[in-house]
Amino acid sequence: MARVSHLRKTYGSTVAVDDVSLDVHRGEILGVLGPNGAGKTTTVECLTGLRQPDQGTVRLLGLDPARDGRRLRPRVGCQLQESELPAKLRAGEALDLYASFYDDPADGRALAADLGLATALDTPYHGLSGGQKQRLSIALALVGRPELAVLDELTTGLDPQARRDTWDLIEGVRADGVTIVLVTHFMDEAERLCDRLVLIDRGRVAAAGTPTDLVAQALGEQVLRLRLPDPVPLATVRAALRDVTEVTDLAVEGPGTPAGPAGGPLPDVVVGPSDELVVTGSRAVTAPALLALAAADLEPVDVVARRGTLEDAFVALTSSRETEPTPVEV
Ligand SMILES: Nc1ncnc2c1ncn2[C@@H]1O[C@H](COP(=O)(O)OP(=O)(O)OP(=O)(O)O)[C@@H](O)[C@H]1O
Repeated sequence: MARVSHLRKTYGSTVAVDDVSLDVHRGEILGVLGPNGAGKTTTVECLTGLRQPDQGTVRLLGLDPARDGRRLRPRVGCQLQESELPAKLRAGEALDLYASFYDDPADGRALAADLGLATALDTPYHGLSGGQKQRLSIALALVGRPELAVLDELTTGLDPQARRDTWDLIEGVRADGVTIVLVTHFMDEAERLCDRLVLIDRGRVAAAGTPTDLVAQALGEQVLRLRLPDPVPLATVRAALRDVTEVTDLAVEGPGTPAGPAGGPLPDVVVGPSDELVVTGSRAVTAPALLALAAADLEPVDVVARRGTLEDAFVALTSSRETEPTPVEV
């Protein structure tokens, strides 16, 4: 549906986008994530032809958005940050106006109702709340039945119920075959809606993949915490787990037992029922570790397996990195 290749865009001395390449596949919801100022909005503005790249190429539905804007306009819907409408234009009038630009528009009133805007249709733009303006901008992006919709900060400023309603609407739109590029700061939104994610950091693609892939790339480990109901020498636990190749570390945390040094030999202690065993390993560690313990007649209780969240991955992949990110082709 769209391809951005080695996009670069500067504003004076500010490098907004350094080197971004990404593909948008037909029918998917592609999430674009990244810290403030990472270059997300500039990337989607170049994608939709609102800005001209300094370098790189952009193809959208097989066309060049910088040159073929007129042909693309009926096929692409945009909800961009900080779009404004004339103050006196009523919400319903705006929807009718936008619908009139298209040959086969969606039912604007139904769209407004789905977005909880039915009672605001007679309200002039300046009288709409921030959340209503936001919902109107989503409706305007979708009223032309676009093949591809670019939604920048879809649910920023919406209350929790309105966010959920908007997510339902977007899932319905996707089910109708619309491809969506979604810029978002919300990890729950990205996990709920997006098939794939592109993480942009300092103008470059830092990582890409499904939400699960991104978590695995950033935090390739799982931590399993458990207790044993009866006192057992730690050596017995270690022997039980010795052949589980997925286990990378074993530690014990408890009131009377010091935690072992990561990766180093642990003191030979007895693990009591109030101690917690912390088994670290690859993402597939849980089942083999529990099976190995059971085979050694160790039946753990209070088992908690935790994988990292998308938010953990976001932080790991963006905020604390010292070196330049390596560009990733998507
Ligand atoms: N019109 C502009 N003029 C000058 N600098 C700009 C302009 N638009 C963006 N920038 C700068 O370019 C960089 C990238 O901005 P951009 O809005 O693309 O990032 P973003 O990832 O969308 O950020 P946010 O999450 O905060 O919306 C930032 O340093 C920003 O200050």
